Amino acid sequence: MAELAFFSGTMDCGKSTLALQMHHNHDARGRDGVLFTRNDRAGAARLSSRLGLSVDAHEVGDTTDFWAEVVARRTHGRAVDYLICDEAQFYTAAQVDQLAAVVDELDVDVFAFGITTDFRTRLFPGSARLVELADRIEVLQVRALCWCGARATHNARTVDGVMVVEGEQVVVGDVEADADTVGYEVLCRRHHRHRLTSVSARAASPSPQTLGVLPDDVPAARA
Ligand SMILES: Nc1ncnc2c1ncn2[C@@H]1O[C@H](COP(=O)(O)OP(=O)(O)O)[C@@H](O)[C@H]1O
Ligand SMILES: Cc1cn([C@H]2C[C@H](O)[C@@H](COP(=O)(O)O)O2)c(=O)[nH]c1=O
Repeated sequence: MAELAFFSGTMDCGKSTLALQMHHNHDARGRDGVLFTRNDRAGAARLSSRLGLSVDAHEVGDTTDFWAEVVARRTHGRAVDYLICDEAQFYTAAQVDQLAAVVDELDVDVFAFGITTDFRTRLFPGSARLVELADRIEVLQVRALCWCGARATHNARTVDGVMVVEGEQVVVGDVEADADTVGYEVLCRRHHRHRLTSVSARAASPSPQTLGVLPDDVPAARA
């Protein structure tokens, strides 16, 4: 029986890498899949991983209809066994409904990958609908880490190096962006709530050498 699986987490936790690995493994066993993505950092119609692999994919737009995409391919004699759907947070709720219909009525596995919440800790529309509809939700095993060493659970946006909590929901960017542009950093919830990024934490807490204290005395991780 086909399934709708949602692999979710923060930015930079390995979702696109897993998407490419899953595609490789299914493809290697003779299954026929189609890759979709939306607003990948590498540009339109690309699915890229920070580990260096980047492949062609179909760019999802507001008018993309997943039901029609699968039916059209099958009408032309192509077997569609599974869909890889990266950056699924950017899909519309209606498109996630189409994905569920593709699973249930057309027996196609759908593997969706995306960040759950935005820089304000609010659910993206696509992720919200996936949480509502998915047969299973998987949190990736490789933990993204906050600067304090705790598991990173939230995404912070920085503008000119300063964390912001207002702005457009969608701004394509990376976790290693230049300080003078829009960038992102993954944080634990506590440090997201305190708006304490690695840069502001360093500024607030001078180095142990400066203070003449032992590393264990550094209170940054308890902030
Ligand atoms: N130079 C590197 N060496 C080893 N692993 C790396 C390197 N750069 C990135 N990674 C791994 O890649 C992960 C990010 O993968 P990616 O698929 O691009 O993430 P996501 O799609 O979730 O944003 C990082 O969490 C890290 O584990
Ligand atoms: C938190 C947040 C992120 N984005 C963008 C930034 C990136 O382009 C993608 C996430 O890609 P990744 O492969 O998971 O790193 O989403 C955004 O537009 N708005 C946000 O609030």
